[in-house]
Parts: sequence; C-alpha cells; structure tokens
Amino acid sequence: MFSDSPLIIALDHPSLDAALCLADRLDPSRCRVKVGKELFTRSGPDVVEALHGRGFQVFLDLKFHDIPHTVASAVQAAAEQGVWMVNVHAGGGRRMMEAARERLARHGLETRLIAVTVLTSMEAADLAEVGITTTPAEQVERLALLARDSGMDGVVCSAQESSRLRELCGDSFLKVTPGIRPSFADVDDQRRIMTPREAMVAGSTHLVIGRPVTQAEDPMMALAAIEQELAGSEV
Ligand SMILES: O=C(O)c1cc(=O)[nH]c(=O)n1[C@@H]1O[C@H](COP(=O)(O)O)[C@@H](O)[C@H]1O
Repeated sequence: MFSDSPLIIALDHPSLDAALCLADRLDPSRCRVKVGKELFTRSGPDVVEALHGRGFQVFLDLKFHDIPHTVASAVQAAAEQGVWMVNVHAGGGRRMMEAARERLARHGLETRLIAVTVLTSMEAADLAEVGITTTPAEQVERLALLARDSGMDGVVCSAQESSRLRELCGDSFLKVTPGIRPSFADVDDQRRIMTPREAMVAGSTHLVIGRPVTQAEDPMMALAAIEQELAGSEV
C-alpha cells in the first residue's frame, strides 16, 4: 500500500546498507523516501530498486541542471526506474524544463516532475554573491511561475514561501518543502525553516525531513512525533 502521507524522509546516507538499515525502521505506508546525490552516487539504481522492493515510493533528488537534451534524457532515465518524483533546477530555464516535461509525456511516464527554486540553505547574502540582488522570496516567486509555465508539477521551496506560492500557483501545484524542523529538533545548516505544522498550514503539500528522523535514536518514534504535531494542526 502506498503512502498518502505528506512526509518524505531524506535518506542522506553514505551507503546502500546504511540507507536500507534506516528504511527498514520506517513504515512505507506512513512516509515516502528521498534518495539524494551522495547515496545515488555511491549505490546507483540498486538503492532505488531495493526501496521499491520494500514498498516505498521514491523521490529521486538529483536536481538536474544542464542543457535541455541532457536533462530530458536524465529525467527519462529516472522515470524509467519507476520513481515517484524527480527534480531539476528551475535556474536551468524554460527550455530545459519544457524539454524534460515533453520527454516524459512522449514516453507516457507519470513520474512527478518538480523544480528547485532557491535552496533553503541560501539567504539574501548568498544570492547577492552569485549576482542575484532580489530577495530570496522574490526569486522563489519568479522561478515558481517560470516552473509552472514550463509544465512542472510543482517546486521545491522553503515552507516560508508556501503561502505566497499557493496564492500565485494554486493548491494543486506541489510545494515540496525541506528545511522542516519539528519542535524537538536542531536547526543544523538550514536557514529558512518552519515546523511541520506551520508548513502544512502555510500550504506545503509535502515535507522533506532528514536529520530530525534519520539521526533520531528511534526514527519511527520521531516520525510518530511529527505526525502528532501535524494532527494538532488539523490539516
Ligand atoms: O531538494 C531538496 O530536497 C532540498 C532542497 C533545498 O532547498 N534544501 C534542502 O535541504 N533539500 C534537501 O532536503 C534534505 C533536508 O535534510 P535535513 O536538513 O536533514 O532535514 C536534504 O536531503 C537536502 O538535500
């Protein structure tokens, strides 16, 4: 049975064994999982296959950013592995995103395709250093509108931007938000953060949570605590 939970647990582990060890402590009916750059670079498609075999839906978070043909081919390769969701960088531009969308459509692949706006680790000063002098919020709006117009199913953004993006792009446009910190967790290196409850109220459709669950002594108990915080929000 697939999960309809908004929770996506980031398996940011250095090996296949470590990731599966954590996955085996989670319940696939109560969360999805995210495979990112380190884990995929080390273990490749085997980890996706192993997670599918355990009943998890997988968000393959490789944040593709390259010329349109290369990104379209990479997105196709991800979708052919049967992943639930894949992402690209909105900064790659309209033609790149449209090429990825068109490739999935041409092959009848239903993987959700979303675009990263501004990373949750970035503040105004970080943007200024790379030549972007608008605020993070303005840049997120610009990239979210571009992503929507380029056929994306949604965006990755900070939960602090979810309510504005709900107004601009509607409820069904996915707002996948990392930088989530339950009341019991440390902030770590994240900057634009919110609690799970605040994020759902603000309009996030999915919450990406890593260390607060993966580093917990009992990951399933941490997940249950997050579910409880969410239930308190009546969302
Ligand atoms: O695309 C992502 O998932 C992502 C985008 C972003 O802007 N910020 C961000 O933290 N992430 C990912 O979300 C996860 C957050 O993990 P924690 O900070 O441990 O909860 C990591 O796997 C990040 O790579």
